[in-house]
Amino acid sequence: MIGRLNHVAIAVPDLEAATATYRDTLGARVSQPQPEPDHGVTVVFIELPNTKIELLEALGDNSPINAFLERNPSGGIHHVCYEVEDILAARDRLVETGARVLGTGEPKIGAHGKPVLFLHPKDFNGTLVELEQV
Ligand SMILES: CC[C@@H](C(=O)O)C(=O)SCCNC(=O)CCNC(=O)[C@H](O)C(C)(C)COP(=O)(O)OP(=O)(O)OC[C@H]1O[C@@H](n2cnc3c(N)ncnc32)[C@H](O)[C@@H]1OP(=O)(O)O
Ligand SMILES: [Co+2]
Repeated sequence: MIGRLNHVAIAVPDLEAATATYRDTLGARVSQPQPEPDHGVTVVFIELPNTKIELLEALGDNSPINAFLERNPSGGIHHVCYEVEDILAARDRLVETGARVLGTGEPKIGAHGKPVLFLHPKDFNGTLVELEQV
């Protein structure tokens, strides 16, 4: 059901500093910061030859990454995003197995303009999973 690894997301306390580390220290190609108010984050994408890194900074008091950053003040790996061809079929199959889909259970439009869903980390070996329909 899952396809390619679309991105690995890293939550960071300071997006500008993290972007500079990837651009200047690691020599990576970085995007402009992209506010995503519907998701409570600002993102920068790091383009790698085989996948992307998504740097996440909290946007607003109710950001879903606020608690994570409180637990990990220096930042850390926050989620992995796998591509799926049919997100509703994937969701329904996962729910049948007992996996918990976060939020309303309906896909939202993600940073690439495509539908995304999140799956509870406790159901996936302690890793928050994002699905993106491609
Ligand atoms: C830009 C758009 C989009 C894209 O297109 O790429 C994005 O990526 S948006 C990214 C941000 N959005 C989200 O993360 C949405 C989904 N997340 C959530 O709904 C919540 O963050 C959460 C996963 C339900 C966690 O909520 P929180 O309040 O932080 O914690 P809980 O107390 O409910 O946590 C329970 C339990 O799970 C552990 N946990 C929490 N977050 C993670 C994580 N990222 N990775 C691994 N484990 C996580 C937490 O430690 C708790 O464990 P215990 O203490 O053992 O109970
Ligand atoms: Co993501």
